[in-house]
Amino acid sequence: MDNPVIVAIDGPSGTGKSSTSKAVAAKLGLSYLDTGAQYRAITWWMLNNGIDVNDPAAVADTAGKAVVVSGTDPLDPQISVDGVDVTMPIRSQEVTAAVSAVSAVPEVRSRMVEYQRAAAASAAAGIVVEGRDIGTTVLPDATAKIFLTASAAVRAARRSTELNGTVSVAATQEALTRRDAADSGRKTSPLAMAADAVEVDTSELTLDQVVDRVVALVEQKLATVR
Ligand SMILES: Nc1ncnc2c1ncn2[C@@H]1O[C@H](COP(=O)(O)OP(=O)(O)O)[C@@H](O)[C@H]1O
Ligand SMILES: Nc1ccn([C@H]2C[C@H](O)[C@@H](COP(=O)(O)OP(=O)(O)O)O2)c(=O)n1
Repeated sequence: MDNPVIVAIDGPSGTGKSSTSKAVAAKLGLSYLDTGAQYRAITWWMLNNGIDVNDPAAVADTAGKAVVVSGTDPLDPQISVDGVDVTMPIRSQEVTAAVSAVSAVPEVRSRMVEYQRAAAASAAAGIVVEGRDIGTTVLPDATAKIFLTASAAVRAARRSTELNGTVSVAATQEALTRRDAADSGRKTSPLAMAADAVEVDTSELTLDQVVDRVVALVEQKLATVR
C-alpha cells in the first residue's frame, strides 16, 4: 500500500488556509486537521477557567489540564475541550485577541504538537494539516508543503466580510497585523515558511483556483515519490 499523504498548509491569518485545506482534503479523500482551532480551544479553556492569559507561568502551569479533541472530517470539522463542543465559541473576538499569547507558551505548544503528530500518524489515507509551523516543525517530512500568502488589505477585507462588516476593515487589518507580528516573532516555532515549501499568493486568485493549484502541487509531489 502507498504511504499516507501528508500535506502541510501554513501561512498567516486570512490567506485561505482553512477553506483551501478542507476542500483539498475532501477532493483527495484525506483527513483534515485545523491546528489553529486547537490553539483557540486551549485559549478558550484558559479564559473560561479564569487563567491570566498574559501570565506565561500561569498558562504553562495549566497547559496540561485541558483535554482537546479534534475531529478530522473535512466536511464537518469539530473540536471539543473537556467534552464541551467549542466549535463556535473559539471564533469569538475574545479568543482571537488572546490566542497569540497562549500559543507562544512552549508548554502549550508541546502538548498541541503531540496531538497533531498523533492525528497525522493515525490518518489511514493521509491528512491535510493547516497551521503556522506544520512544514517547519510539526511534520517536517510532509509529502507536500504549501505556504499561502495574501496582502494584508485583502486578508482584512476577507475577515471583515466574514464578520458581516461589524468590525471595520481598518480595525481588522490592525488586529491581524499585530497577530502576524506576535506569531512570527515568538521564540518557539514561529510562523515561518519551510525552505522546501511552495508559496502561493492567493490575493488575486479565487478559492477554486487556489484549491486546483494545491491539488496539482500535491499530485506533482506524489508522482515523484511513488
Ligand atoms: N481565494 C480566496 N478568495 C476570496 N475569498 C477567500 C479566498 N480564500 C478564502 N477566502 C475567504 O476568506 C476568509 C478567510 O479564509 P480562511 O480559509 O478562514 O483563511 P485562514 O484559515 O488562512 O485564516 C473566509 O471567509 C473565506 O471564505
Ligand atoms: N500551528 C499553529 C496554528 C495556529 N497558531 C496560533 C497562532 C494564530 O494566531 C492562532 C489562531 O490560528 P488560526 O489558524 O485559527 O487563525 P486564523 O483563523 O487564520 O485567524 O493560533 C500557532 O501558533 N500554531
